[in-house]
Amino acid sequence: MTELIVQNVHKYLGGLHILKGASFTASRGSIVSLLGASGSGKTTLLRCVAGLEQPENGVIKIGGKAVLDGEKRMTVAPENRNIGLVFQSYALWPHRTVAENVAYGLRLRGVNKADTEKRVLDTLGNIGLGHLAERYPDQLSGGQQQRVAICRALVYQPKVLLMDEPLSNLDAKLREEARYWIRKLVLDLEICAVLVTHDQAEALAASDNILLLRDGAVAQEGAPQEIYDRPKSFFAADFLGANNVASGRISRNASGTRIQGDGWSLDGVVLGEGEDGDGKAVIRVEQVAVHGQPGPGRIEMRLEACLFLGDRWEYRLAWGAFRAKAFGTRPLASGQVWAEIPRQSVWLFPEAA
Ligand SMILES: Nc1ncnc2c1ncn2[C@@H]1O[C@H](COP(=O)(O)OP(=O)(O)OP(=O)(O)O)[C@@H](O)[C@H]1O
Repeated sequence: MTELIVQNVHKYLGGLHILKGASFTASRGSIVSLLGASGSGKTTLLRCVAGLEQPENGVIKIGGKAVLDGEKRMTVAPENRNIGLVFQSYALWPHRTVAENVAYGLRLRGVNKADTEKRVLDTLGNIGLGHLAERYPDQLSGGQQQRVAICRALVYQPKVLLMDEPLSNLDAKLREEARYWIRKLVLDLEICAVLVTHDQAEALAASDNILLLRDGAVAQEGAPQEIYDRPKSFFAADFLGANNVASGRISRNASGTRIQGDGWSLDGVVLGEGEDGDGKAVIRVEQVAVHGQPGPGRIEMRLEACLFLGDRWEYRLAWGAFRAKAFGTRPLASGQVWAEIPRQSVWLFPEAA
């Protein structure tokens, strides 16, 4: 069931057109990530959904009810939108216990003591924090504090949980764990969540749908695998994944399409729009396989360096002016090697005419 509908939202700030017609929907039991570089408008879009910013244009509906209608100049206050908000800074009250922190908003809303206690304990239990209810924030780890912040948002039983970079204060290991449990929580509780992140790994791992924002507009929307495997533009291809990017001349003939640079050429598939001529190739690093011997479809390249990354080796390859990275499981001596780069993995983007 669709809980959140955002249609054609425009927002101006300081005289600048910050959001340029953003639209998306989110269903119960799913996570939508707003992904993009710094300044792309992720937080502004989330704040518009929360009611903390008033868009000049657009429609936002939560649980089937309009909370914003730009044309009718209708807007519903944040506290009446049925949302839970989690910010990057957990903003816990230091002198209140975990239970008191979670209960605070319910008290403000006049929920009686018995109901508050039950809801707080249920929510803490759901999130695995029941045993920490009487602790103070400074007696908790960063990961636990972040869970309390999420608990505080969930205690209102919101239809939509809005999270702005909720994992960015955690170290890398905790972040990976948090991605997993936030996803599990949203699925278990069957709520709808919107996650702002600039971290592509987080968006790919945690979400059902990704909205890739660029300069206040949606560059591409889709399931993580779809957006990763079938980018529609050079921007989307380059933003996600670890990539080899090369500039050259794209030409089409009867047998297919090819990109050519100084001393190198590769067959590929055109994903972008435009004419033959100057363009770019994007090749995901994991699509390049390096061998010690020649073979069908292999290209002779020069291995310039081999770096140990712990769980794998990184090879630095050269072919004329073409430079590429590849990964492998063993060290290789510098010199002649043979690379396999499947044609369907060489994505070609002609420069827009
Ligand atoms: N109050 C404001 N007045 C003017 N411009 C603003 C205001 N708030 C944000 N902006 C601008 O709007 C653009 C989008 O900001 P926003 O915070 O939504 O981006 P973001 O994608 O969330 O970035 P980050 O990842 O750095 O938080 C930026 O260029 C920012 O400078």
